[in-house]
Amino acid sequence: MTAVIVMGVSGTGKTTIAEALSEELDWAFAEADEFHSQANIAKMASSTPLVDHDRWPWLGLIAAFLSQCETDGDNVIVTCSALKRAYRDVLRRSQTRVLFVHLDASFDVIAERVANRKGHYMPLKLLDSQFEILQPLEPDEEGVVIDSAQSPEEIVRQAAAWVRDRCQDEQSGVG
Ligand SMILES: Nc1ncnc2c1ncn2[C@@H]1O[C@H](COP(=O)(O)OP(=O)(O)O)[C@@H](O)[C@H]1O
Ligand SMILES: O=C(O)[C@H](O)[C@@H](O)[C@H](O)[C@H](O)COP(=O)(O)O
Repeated sequence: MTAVIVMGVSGTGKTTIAEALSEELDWAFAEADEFHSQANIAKMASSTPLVDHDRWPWLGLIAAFLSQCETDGDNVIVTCSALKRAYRDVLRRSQTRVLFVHLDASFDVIAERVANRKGHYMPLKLLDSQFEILQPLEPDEEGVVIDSAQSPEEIVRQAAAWVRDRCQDEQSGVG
């Protein structure tokens, strides 16, 4: 089975794209935000960035969820900021194959989205810290970077084509 983590800073479009991608591929869908403790959510809502020790238990829960998907025989699309290499390493320790789709755009594009987004706990003030700690995918990480300033339809098209390609590689033993 395969898990696709749709990653990137807050407001880059993870939820929007992951939901559409799960429909396009007919894969299960999950939001990593739902694995955050109340304490983490309260911290972010009060404009304090999370630090590593806030994130390790959260990432551990997501990795356990990914392993459960493998056991259940489910392919899954998961939204998760996964901002640092070490965070992605935790997710890769799960029992399933983990691919990353990084939705990337400039600070200005994303700030406008966050400012206009209604009913979400994540404040615009935290966007600086999200960009500061973001570590792009490294060459040995199985992932793709997609320009998230494009339309959702185009992003989903590119992401679905990439995922299908990777899954085909695996089936034919090439990947
Ligand atoms: N490709 C896009 N083009 C324009 N607006 C977008 C795009 N993707 C998402 N949005 C909008 O930007 C805001 C943040 O998107 P969201 O999916 O919640 O991001 P994230 O899950 O990464 O925080 C939402 O209001 C959403 O409707
Ligand atoms: O690691 C973190 O600091 C958080 O996970 C953060 O990156 C995440 O983005 C928020 O939970 C907001 O949720 P949205 O990404 O949906 O805005």
